[in-house]
Amino acid sequence: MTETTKPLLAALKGGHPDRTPIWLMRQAGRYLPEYRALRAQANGFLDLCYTPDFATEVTLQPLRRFDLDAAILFSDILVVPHGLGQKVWFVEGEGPKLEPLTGTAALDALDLAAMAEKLKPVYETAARVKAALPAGKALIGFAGAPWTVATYMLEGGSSRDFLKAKRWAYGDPDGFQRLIDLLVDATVQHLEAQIAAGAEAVQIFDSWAGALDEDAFERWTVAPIRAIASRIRANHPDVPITGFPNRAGTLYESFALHAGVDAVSIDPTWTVEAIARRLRPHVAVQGNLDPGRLVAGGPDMIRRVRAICDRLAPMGGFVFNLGHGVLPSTNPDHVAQVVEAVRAADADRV
Ligand SMILES: Cc1c2[nH]c(c1CCC(=O)O)Cc1[nH]c(c(CCC(=O)O)c1C)Cc1[nH]c(c(CCC(=O)O)c1C)Cc1[nH]c(c(C)c1CCC(=O)O)C2
Repeated sequence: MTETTKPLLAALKGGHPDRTPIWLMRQAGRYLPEYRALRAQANGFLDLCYTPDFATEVTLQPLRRFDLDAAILFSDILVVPHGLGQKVWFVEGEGPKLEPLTGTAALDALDLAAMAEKLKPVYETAARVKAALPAGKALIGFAGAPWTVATYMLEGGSSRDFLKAKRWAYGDPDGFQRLIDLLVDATVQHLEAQIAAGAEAVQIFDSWAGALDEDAFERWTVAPIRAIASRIRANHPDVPITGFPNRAGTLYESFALHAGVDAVSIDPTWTVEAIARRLRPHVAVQGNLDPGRLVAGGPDMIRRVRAICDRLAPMGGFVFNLGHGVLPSTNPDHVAQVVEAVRAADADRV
């Protein structure tokens, strides 16, 4: 099978592959017992990410169990601030912690060359995964979007109201722009290194895009992602670029029109009909199934899968996925049932 016929890559470029591609955000992770076993051997989550033996294995685990169309490099969006020199650590059960950046002076200490060096094991993992992938399966690279990564860098972890980030972004936009510009450069460098190592598509996660008002969304979500996408496209025109402006509501339409991406990943709050009419005309679409459906399972989970596939797959430019990551309490059997339901929807259409 040639590169261009991989179903994921065809669909992300708006085509009609012969089967509906499916992959799941956080398809590797704690819901898999084999992940938990490897995680216990590593010296913490970042060690897992930076040890190619571990990270390669964890990336491939979900593809051994399920008939998925892509592997997503096992890493994290926070390797970028970590690579740039910020202190980052993960506390079991609490999520990520960072020593918060304070003010513009702290920006001068962040170092792109150091990042290239520190993230070499991540790129080594991408190369190993690529070499091990079965025919027809694609490797997805990823990064966090500048706004989302900036929130972690400023808040020191997850946040409810993002007031440290907003005070700076809304109160001193030109100062905040310096951090965003630096993150645009870092993100381009990080994604291009993954592509050089073998990533065939990239996804940019703007998990906290939904916290911004329309002016801020244009400046801190759309504009930086457009800058990243145009720089990557200039060097790698065949690599599809997906953006995920999570929970951005009606601002998704502006994102689809102006962010310069090939595809958008869609949270669970969109109706299937609105995806078909308001987003799919502009970009390829992916996502929408509530990850809670995979926790609960049962006939209603399958009904939602069918509703999404039956409306969107015939349009082409469609990738089946969740509206956010697989949750740790998910029963792996439910993932297998979802894959089967996507295949059954294809079979019923022909
Ligand atoms: C915001 C964000 C982060 N990381 C990521 C995002 C954007 C997507 C989203 O909105 O969820 C992206 C991410 N994180 C991880 C991947 C790997 C690839 C995949 O399988 O999707 C990807 C693509 C592994 C991970 N990243 C993390 C884990 C769990 C680590 C563990 O084993 O304890 C995994 C598998 C840790 C992490 N990393 C982050 C948080 C908030 C957490 C804690 C939450 C949690 O514990 O589930 C930051």
